[in-house]
Amino acid sequence: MRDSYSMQTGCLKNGKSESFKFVSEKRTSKQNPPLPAQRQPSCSLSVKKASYTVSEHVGPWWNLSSYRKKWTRQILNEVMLHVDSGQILGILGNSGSGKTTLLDAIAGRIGKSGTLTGEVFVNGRKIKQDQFQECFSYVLQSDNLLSYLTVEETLTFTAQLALRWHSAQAIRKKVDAVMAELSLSHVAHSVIGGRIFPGISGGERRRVSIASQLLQDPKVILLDEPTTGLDSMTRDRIVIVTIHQPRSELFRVTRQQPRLISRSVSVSFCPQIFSRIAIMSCGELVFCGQPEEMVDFFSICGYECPEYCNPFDIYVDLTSVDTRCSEREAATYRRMHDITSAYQSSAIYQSMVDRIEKSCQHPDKPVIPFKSKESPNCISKLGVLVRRTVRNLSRDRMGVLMRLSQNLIYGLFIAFFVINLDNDVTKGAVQDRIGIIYQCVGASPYTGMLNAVALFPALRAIADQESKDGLYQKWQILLAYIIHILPFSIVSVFVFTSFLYWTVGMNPDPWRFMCFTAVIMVPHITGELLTLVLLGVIQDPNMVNSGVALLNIAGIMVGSGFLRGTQQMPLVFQWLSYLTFQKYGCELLIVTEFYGLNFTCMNAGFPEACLIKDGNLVIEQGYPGALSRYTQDFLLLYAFLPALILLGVISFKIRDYLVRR
Ligand SMILES: Nc1ncnc2c1ncn2[C@@H]1O[C@H](COP(=O)(O)OP(=O)(O)OP(=O)(O)O)[C@@H](O)[C@H]1O
Repeated sequence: MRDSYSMQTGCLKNGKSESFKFVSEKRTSKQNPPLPAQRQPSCSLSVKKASYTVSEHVGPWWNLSSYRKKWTRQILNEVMLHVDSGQILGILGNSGSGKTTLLDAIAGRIGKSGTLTGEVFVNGRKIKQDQFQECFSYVLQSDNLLSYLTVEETLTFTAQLALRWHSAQAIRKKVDAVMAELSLSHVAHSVIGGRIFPGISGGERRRVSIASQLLQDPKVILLDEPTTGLDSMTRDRIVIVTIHQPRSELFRVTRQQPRLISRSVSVSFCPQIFSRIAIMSCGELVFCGQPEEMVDFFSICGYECPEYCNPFDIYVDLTSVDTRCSEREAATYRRMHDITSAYQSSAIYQSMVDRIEKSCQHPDKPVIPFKSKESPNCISKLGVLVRRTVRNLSRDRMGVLMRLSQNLIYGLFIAFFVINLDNDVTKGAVQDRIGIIYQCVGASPYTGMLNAVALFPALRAIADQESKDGLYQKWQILLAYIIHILPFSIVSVFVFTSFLYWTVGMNPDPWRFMCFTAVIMVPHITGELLTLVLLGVIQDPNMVNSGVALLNIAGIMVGSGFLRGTQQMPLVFQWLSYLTFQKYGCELLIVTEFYGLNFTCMNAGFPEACLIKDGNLVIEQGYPGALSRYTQDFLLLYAFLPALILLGVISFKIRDYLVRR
């Protein structure tokens, strides 16, 4: 017989049971029959002396003397852990105690801003840097899911990215099974939802994130604050969970599946939910052991859990440091330190250290169990990513409408200003045409930029996570995004030029219209590609917005030749102009519109204006030699597209080093 603890629910007046008391009970063989011969756990995870420190500037950047000084902050302090498969470890602690950082350290996803020491072992074998993502599944605190996909579609696309050898039927079966396991079948055809339109509930979203990980059959799964879905974790896994709010929520889960130990209405101390509890405070592991051991340990330390209290609240509060005033801070820090010292001198700690040593020195378990590693090849993955992105966008009516119409709306503005082009030089024949070309080349990159800033960051967040899960590489989602925007960009620019070109009465040659459209296509797509390149290395979309706008302004100033003739610019700007797409775009449009155009001059009051007799003169004076460079300019203009795609790939490769989580 062995002591165990159950918690009796204390009924409040309104009939709700909200408080708990411990009842020490004898577990008899009749109440709880012995388990059949205990199976050896198939997998074990050990964390050995994990420490993480960061350096922080003492003062703000504008105070140079204090800014230069740095102090070191210990976020994790020599954390030791051991968990076997079949166990769920719940990590409790107040906000900022280091729970998420510990999960990051275990998952090998900790930021490079600090120094991490210590080792992680699976089955007694040290995990190498490139093995983390193959071994662990990590469900982050925030859910990164595509808003317009249904639950079933989300999981099916994930399964297609992860599993190659499975047929469509097998994937469907697997997705159905995972949805059933996580009680998602009833919302299979509901969309995920987002900030501006409703979808499934927050708990269901969390379960979709968990389900996406379970599709890969991980042996070790780390969950940062799951609200639901824990009870469905299967036995043969190691599950580590952080609980930020260990309040009655946790017990509600338990109450649904009570394990009655006595005849009183009781809720067991949930071994079926958490077989291990770890309590963290200020980066220290204050306690780690079985729930029953926790009660004994704190009692021995002199902290009995009062009746009708949530024990997790009590123990977390006991071990937290209260920073509201210096006296309280010193007293609570001392108490936390005393409890930690007591834990590190206890038999519970010693037995865990022994288990870590034993498993690392004599690894008796099979090799490191990796996740299902049946990834499809690069092209198939790209196909899945394109299909997923298109499916998501196709349900976003506003997104599609915005993409297709924003250029046209802009065209309406221009047409409103220049309703009818005249051939009389004194009535703006040259100036209006140059104005239209300036607007078309100068403004179309902005519409591309707006699209990328509005639509891509959500995809980028998903790529950051899924690439860490080993599903694909970040640059592949970039390519998928580019492939899926191309038809929209082509249609949108075609609609814009068809309207503008014929409404204002530009050169009525259909071949020239096609050239005009083909030229405008490049600044529009370039604006979007340039934004994507910067989004790879700059996290903040607002900064990217400003960056692209400034680059575009600089490009039009240096390259267009409209503000200052290229020949009159200093040599350095002349050279720089070759790096701008605006140079080639403007030259091409000037030739397309002005070549062979004859002007009239009805107003004799402007004799100088009447010297410009035809368009060829405009070309020769402003862009000497542009006529002979027509094909070359086209090739150079279109070369910006593959060059920017390549830059984008490089930028997203760099992102791998910048983003760790
Ligand atoms: N790279 C870093 N640089 C500076 N401080 C950091 C860094 N990473 C974590 N911290 C700090 O370490 C502490 C622990 O953070 P962590 O996110 O692990 O806490 P937590 O216990 O998960 O908190 P919560 O429950 O609020 O999510 C926090 O005070 C956080 O600001």
